[in-house]
Amino acid sequence: MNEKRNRRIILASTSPRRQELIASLRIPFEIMPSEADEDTPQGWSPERIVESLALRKAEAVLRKLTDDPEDGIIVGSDTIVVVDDHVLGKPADQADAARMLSMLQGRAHFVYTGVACVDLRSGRNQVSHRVTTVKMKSLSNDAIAAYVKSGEPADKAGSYAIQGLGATIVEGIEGDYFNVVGLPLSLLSDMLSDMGMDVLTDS
Ligand SMILES: Cc1cn([C@H]2C[C@H](O)[C@@H](COP(=O)(O)OP(=O)(O)OP(=O)(O)O)O2)c(=O)[nH]c1=O
Repeated sequence: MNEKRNRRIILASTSPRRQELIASLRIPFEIMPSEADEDTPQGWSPERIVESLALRKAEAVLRKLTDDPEDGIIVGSDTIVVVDDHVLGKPADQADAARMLSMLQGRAHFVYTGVACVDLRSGRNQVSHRVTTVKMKSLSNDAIAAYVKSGEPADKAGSYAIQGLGATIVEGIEGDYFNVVGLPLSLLSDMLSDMGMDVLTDS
């Protein structure tokens, strides 16, 4: 029997979106929150931020699993929104969400998601990222206030969810949709394949 078939994915994430997305790969997976600190120094580039945080999340889980006898690949991920030189994470509160949406409305911005895969046995890792351009519609202050009131912006980078009501305020995207939702499945499947787990043939 092919040894690869016994490997599992351990998703280092509390994000329900990432959990749903990884389920579509039809490979056995477990969830293990990383509780990694998400602070980064001022001046880091967007790609450095998302790749470092993705790896930090995966390695935090690796440290918890040092005695786990099973094989597997730990997947960590991090998403930020970038407009001009501003890096937008998750909003602190509703006023912060409204502030972010005012910056994003009527123009294009970039969504960066970093992905890290760490082999549970060897600790070998791979880190990469994708960028998707999102054009948001022009929004009145009333529309922004109504969207914030829906509650959806909380816990979303940039204060919107393209997979939800936020779909109505997005004009279009260029690049991978799943990258915006928080896990670029096309990139992830290539990275898993490089680490010896082929999504199509091993599922
Ligand atoms: C832009 C955008 C972001 N998001 C979400 C994806 C991520 O969950 C979140 C960005 O926050 P992250 O800090 O990347 O992730 P998280 O704290 O939610 O989860 P964890 O670190 O445990 O993996 O924003 C959407 O769901 N839809 C969108 O359209």
